[in-house]
Amino acid sequence: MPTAPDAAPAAAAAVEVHGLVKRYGGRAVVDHLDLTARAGAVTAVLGPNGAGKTTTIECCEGLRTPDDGTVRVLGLDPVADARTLRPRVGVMLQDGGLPNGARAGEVLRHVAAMYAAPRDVGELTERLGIDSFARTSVRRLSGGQRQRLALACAVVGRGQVVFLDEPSAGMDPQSRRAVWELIRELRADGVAVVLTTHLMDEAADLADHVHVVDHGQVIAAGTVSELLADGSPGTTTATCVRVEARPGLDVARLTAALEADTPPGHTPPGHPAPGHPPAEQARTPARETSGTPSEGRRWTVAEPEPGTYLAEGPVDPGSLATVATWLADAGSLARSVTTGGRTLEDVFLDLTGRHLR
Ligand SMILES: Nc1ncnc2c1ncn2[C@@H]1O[C@H](COP(=O)(O)OP(=O)(O)OP(=O)(O)O)[C@@H](O)[C@H]1O
Repeated sequence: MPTAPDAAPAAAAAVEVHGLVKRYGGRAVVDHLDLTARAGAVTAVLGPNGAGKTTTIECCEGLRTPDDGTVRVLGLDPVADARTLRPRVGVMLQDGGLPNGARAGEVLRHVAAMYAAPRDVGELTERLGIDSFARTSVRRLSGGQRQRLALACAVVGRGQVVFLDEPSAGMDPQSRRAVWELIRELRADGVAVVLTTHLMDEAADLADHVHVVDHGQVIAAGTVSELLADGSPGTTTATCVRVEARPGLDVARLTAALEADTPPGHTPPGHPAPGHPPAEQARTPARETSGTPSEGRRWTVAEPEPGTYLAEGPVDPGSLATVATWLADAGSLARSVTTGGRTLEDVFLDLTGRHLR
């Protein structure tokens, strides 16, 4: 994508939100929220339903007026400078916002015609598979087809900033891959991509920077590897054993067995030393565990959901044998026992809780 002469430099903040407040009926659904998104990066905004993600994004898009705080997109005010920003910003709304009566192909060509130097519509329709339904009216499109069309409309104008509200929601795996490829390409072209998603694997794969929002506030922010606590991107060191088995097994007993089998001072490479959890891990709210590193223990074991057990500690082959013995003693045949690091979903659930909203 050609870079416009007035494009933001690669490291500049393309979107800056400070102290954003948005109230409905006296209730602050966005409550002093700060967010930054840079050019040439994918910024993911994660959060439970109703956390305030869409409201925040829509304030950045100039569709809602903040009650307090400042929002700047490419240094401009999205409401006061809406006309200047329109050709420089791409928007994919959560509900599509497409005209129902028009055919898909016509909608995309119409949107493309509003920009000075649009992308090649033919190339875009082919890569997002829009060809096959280009003559279908928007009202007859499936959910995933509508999403693909909305995404095409958001990127066709070569905006310097692109806001994508749940871009791959309802898409089949093939479409999702195509969307991810397109988003990576936008980043490589220097676009600031801001997206919301409920798909943790999507965020983990795509995002350079993540903001976790809850109750209208950012409760954690950082790169994915920072949020994953071990702070070392690409590490292959296992720090967690995950077991799927019968609910209600004795986690205290497993903790004791793992502690007994782990020699004092045993710290596999890449794993935090006992009593010294990484900074991000220290920030994570306490979970229901049977031991914490601060008590001098090396293992924390929890059953965060019935039948799912997470044992975090210095995993080695002996730890797996201990877990297998624990299961055998309980007479439980596990559906799965896996090792690895914590996932972004683990971190998200730790931060936002496991109850429904
Ligand atoms: N126009 C409105 N009038 C009143 N309340 C609103 C309005 N728009 C949003 N809200 C409320 O604001 C809160 C935040 O909504 P928002 O759509 O920003 O959440 P979200 O994080 O995007 O959720 P989801 O993941 O479900 O899309 C919700 O409680 C919602 O009901």
